[in-house]
Amino acid sequence: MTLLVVEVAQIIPYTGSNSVQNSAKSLTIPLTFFDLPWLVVRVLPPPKKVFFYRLNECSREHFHSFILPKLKHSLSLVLGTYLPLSGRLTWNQDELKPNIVVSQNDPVLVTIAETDADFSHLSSYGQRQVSELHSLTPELPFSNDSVSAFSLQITLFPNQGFSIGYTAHHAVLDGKTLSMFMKAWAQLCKQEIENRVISLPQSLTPSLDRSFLKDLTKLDEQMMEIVRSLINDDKTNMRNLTAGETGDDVVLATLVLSCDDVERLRERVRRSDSSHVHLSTFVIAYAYVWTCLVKARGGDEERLVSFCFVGDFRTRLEPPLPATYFGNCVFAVGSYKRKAAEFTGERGFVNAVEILSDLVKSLSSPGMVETFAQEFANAFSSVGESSQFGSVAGSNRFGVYEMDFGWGRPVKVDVISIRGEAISMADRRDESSGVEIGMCMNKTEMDIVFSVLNHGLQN
Ligand SMILES: CC(C)(COP(=O)(O)OP(=O)(O)OC[C@H]1O[C@@H](n2cnc3c(N)ncnc32)[C@H](O)[C@@H]1OP(=O)(O)O)[C@@H](O)C(=O)NCCC(=O)NCCSC(=O)CC(=O)O
Repeated sequence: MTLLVVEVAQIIPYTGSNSVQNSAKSLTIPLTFFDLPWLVVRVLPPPKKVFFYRLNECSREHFHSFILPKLKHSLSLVLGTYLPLSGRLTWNQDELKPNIVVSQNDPVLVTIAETDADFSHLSSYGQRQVSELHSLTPELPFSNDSVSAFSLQITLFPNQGFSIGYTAHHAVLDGKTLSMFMKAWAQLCKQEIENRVISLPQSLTPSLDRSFLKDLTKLDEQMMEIVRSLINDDKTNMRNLTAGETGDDVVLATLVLSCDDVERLRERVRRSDSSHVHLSTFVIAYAYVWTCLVKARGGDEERLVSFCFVGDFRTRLEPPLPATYFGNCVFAVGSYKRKAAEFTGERGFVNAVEILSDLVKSLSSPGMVETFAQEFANAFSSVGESSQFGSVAGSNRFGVYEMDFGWGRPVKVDVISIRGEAISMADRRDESSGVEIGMCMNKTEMDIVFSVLNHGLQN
């Protein structure tokens, strides 16, 4: 596969006449205790996602004269309401924690590229070289004391389609805000193409007001102390680090669990002695994949394994935050340092369902927020001691296949910043239930994992 960078465009947010952007002052947004854990990019790499749009008639001429200008113009408009995306995560020497700083006319960098790669192959569900997928996303520009919040890459596959890839700094925003942003951009672009009035609904207009989030117990300070120890007090560690090694043998593949698959797995739990369990698609799917990942690794049954996921707290806080709150409002809960044997035996899947069910329920318990610093420290201290560490990026509720810029819905969406037991989840493209699960590992491991996954579904 060859990839030619045609241009690196600087897209400046369009802010009209009444914005802080037009004053000489810059906009400074402090990070909250929800944002701070994501500064540890060594363990929590920046999210990278690729959206594939098929357009068989997409000539080079049409792409550059029509599609690209529409994408750029609507991007400038939408960035006007999502201003922090054009800013930089900045950590001044004399400050306890970094801020997001948006200066006047700060741009988002958009790499425009062209590739001769096979669109159908790269946008498929089968095994694809992750290094090829990575070439469809940009890096985050960084300096010693700051890193860009967000960057984009739009890649033309002549006469096949195009892809939109993003890289975001997770300390700036979570998956919910990223999904809202992509939906908002797509909506504005589609309105423009269809010559409709350009406006965003309330549900896609972010709330930048952080005064809703009260730090009642000095969580900021506690979190920062842990972060500092994890990054060895080196501020340059918050900048982008390219995600792990992406050698030619590392592949990404997508498992699809249909509504029927999920229902059959759910039935297995109902037939067990388990009661009062939270049998959502998320719990069933994660429990199933997790047990297969542990079985596929084999080895010593006494070895320690850990798994976690993040919950969205916008509706779980008291009082709740606006659903459109911009930033991070997610926190990870998990079950750490358990024996592999708990997940490999006859009851392994039901055990995993029970653990995940309890964890989901715990997210709504009063006083949960006060445990954050301790939970965060526990999770990180378990990483080194666990032979496998599961986590989930994305969600089966983000609606990633709704993002139609005016040329149809994406044919495929992949999270590519995952590796090993860090999997991704997305809703299905053509079914209202079920789930797509992304996995990335070396080919030999992937073959074994898929054979365990498929075998388990047939029983
Ligand atoms: C903790 C959770 C994962 C648990 O999910 P669950 O699905 O088990 O639980 P839940 O209470 O939300 O939903 C349970 C049931 O409620 C109903 N339900 C809930 N939400 C719904 C919705 N929006 N539409 C339709 N139905 C819905 C369904 O029937 C569902 O069951 P059923 O499913 O069977 O129909 C989730 O609540 C949550 O907080 N998700 C957010 C995760 C997140 O933000 N991830 C991104 C991290 S950032 C990141 O990773 C970066 C990136 O993305 O790029």
